[in-house]
Amino acid sequence: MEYISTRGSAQALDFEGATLAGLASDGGLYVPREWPRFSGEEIADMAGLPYAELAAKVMAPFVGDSLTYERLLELTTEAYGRFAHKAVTPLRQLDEQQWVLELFHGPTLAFKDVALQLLGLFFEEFLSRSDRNLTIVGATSGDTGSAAIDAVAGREKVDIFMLHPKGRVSDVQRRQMTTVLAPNVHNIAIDGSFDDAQAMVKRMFADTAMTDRFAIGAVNSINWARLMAQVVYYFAAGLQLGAPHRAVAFSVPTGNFGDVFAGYVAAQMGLPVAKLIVATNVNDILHRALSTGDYSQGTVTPTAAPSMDIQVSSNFERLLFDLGGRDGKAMAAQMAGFEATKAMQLTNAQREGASALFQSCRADADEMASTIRWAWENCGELIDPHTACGLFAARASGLDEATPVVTLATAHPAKFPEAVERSTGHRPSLPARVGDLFDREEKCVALPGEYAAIAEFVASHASPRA
Ligand SMILES: Cc1ncc(COP(=O)(O)O)c(C=O)c1O
Ligand SMILES: N[C@@H](CCOP(=O)(O)O)C(=O)O
Repeated sequence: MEYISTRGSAQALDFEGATLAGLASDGGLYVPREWPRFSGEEIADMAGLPYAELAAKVMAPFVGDSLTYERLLELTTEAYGRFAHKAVTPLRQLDEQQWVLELFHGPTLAFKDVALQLLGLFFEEFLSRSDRNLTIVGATSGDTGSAAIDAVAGREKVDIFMLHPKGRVSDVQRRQMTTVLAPNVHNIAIDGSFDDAQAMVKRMFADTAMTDRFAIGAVNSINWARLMAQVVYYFAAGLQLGAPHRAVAFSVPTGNFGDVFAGYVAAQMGLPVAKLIVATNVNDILHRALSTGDYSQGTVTPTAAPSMDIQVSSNFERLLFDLGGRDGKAMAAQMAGFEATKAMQLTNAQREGASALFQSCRADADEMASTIRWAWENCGELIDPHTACGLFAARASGLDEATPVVTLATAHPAKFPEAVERSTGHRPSLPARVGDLFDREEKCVALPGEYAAIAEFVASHASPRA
C-alpha cells in the first residue's frame, strides 16, 4: 500500500515510511492511495474473532509489505493483551436503540490507547531496522499525551516531547503524563490552547533547522497509523450488531476529527454505516462546517470536556481531500487560504459528499450535564463529559428506531470526577492500575507559547537522527 499526501507534492511512502514520517513534507497528511474494500462475505467471516485477530485482518491491507501478517498479529496480540477487558472494546446496551462502545480499558483510560499501544510497537519494530533515532513531538489536550507517553516511555531510540495547554487539562490527565519520570519523556506546559500547541508541532515538521538534525515523528492523529488502528473498533461493534447484514450508526465525540474519520474509513472499506454523527462541545467548528459549510476558527472556550476544546481540526483535511476528488493542488490552496485567514468555505462537492454520511450536533454545558445524569439515572452507567456529548447527539439524532446507534465512550469517567459527581452525586474512582497517581512525583517544564522556545528546548534534549 502506498500513502500520498493530501497536499499533493510530498513523496509517496509505504506504511513503514508514513508511520515514521508522521506529517508529509508538504504540510499535508498521509492517506492510502486507495481504500481497500472487503466484500460482505469477508466481513461476515470476521464475526466472533478475538479483537487482536480482527485488528490484524482489518489492518493488513494498509500495512502491506511493511510487516508480515504473522508479525502484525504478534504485535496486535501484544498491544491488546495490555487492556483490562478481555473484549478490549466492549459494547454495552443502554436502551432499545442506544449502545456505548467502551474504548477506555487501556492503560491510560481513554480511546487513544487503542492506537497508541500499537504505534509504540510499530515504532520499535521499524526503528530496529536502521540506526535512526526518533524525536516525537506531540500536542495534547489531555489524553493523547498520556497514552503516547505510556506507549514509548523507556523505549530505546525514541524521545518524546509532549506539549499541553497549561491549566487546561484535568488533574488526572496532567498527572498521567507528568508522573512518568523515564528520561526519554519530556512534558512541556505551554501558555495557550491545544490549537497553539498543534500549530507549533506542525511548524516543527517544516523547520529544516530541526528536521536536518532530528527525525521528527508524530503520535497525534496526524500519523496515519493512529487512524488505521481506530478503524478496527468500528468493525468490532458493527459485527456484534449484525454487520454486514445490518447498518449501524455511530455517534463520535469529536475534536481533531481523527476518531470519526476512522469511521469514515470503515465505511469506505465496506462496513455498512448508517450515519456518522459528529458530536462537538461548544467548540463547534466541525458542527458549523458540516451544517453550514463554514469552517472558520473561533476562540477556544474551556469546557468540562477539555480534550475536545479544539477549533482547528487537523483530520478534517483528510475528509475534504477525499470528498474533493483527491486533488492535492486544490487542497493545498484551500488549506493555505485557511491558514492565512482562519476561515474557509467548503466546496459544493465537499458539502454534498459529507451530508451523505455525516450529521452533526453540538452539546452545551447543560446538555452535557443532563446527559451524564440521564445515563446514570436510567441506565446505571457513569459516563464522562466527552462521551456525554456523543450520547446527547445520539439521542437527538432522529434516526429510525430500527437503526442501532453506538456512542463511542472515549474516556473513563474517573478522568473527570468533578463533572461526573456534579451531575450524578457519585464520584467515580480510578481503577486500581492507576490508583496511586496522586502520590507520585511530577516532572514538567513550563514554557511560553512561542515556537522558538519550544524548538530550543527540543533541540537541547533530543538525540540526533542517527
Ligand atoms: C476523551 C476524548 N474524547 C474525544 C476526543 C476527540 O477525538 P478526535 O480528536 O479524534 O476527534 C478526544 C481527543 O481529541 C478525547 O481525548
Ligand atoms: N483530544 C486529543 C487532542 C489531540 O488529538 P489527536 O487525536 O490528534 O492526538 C488529546 O487528548 O490530546
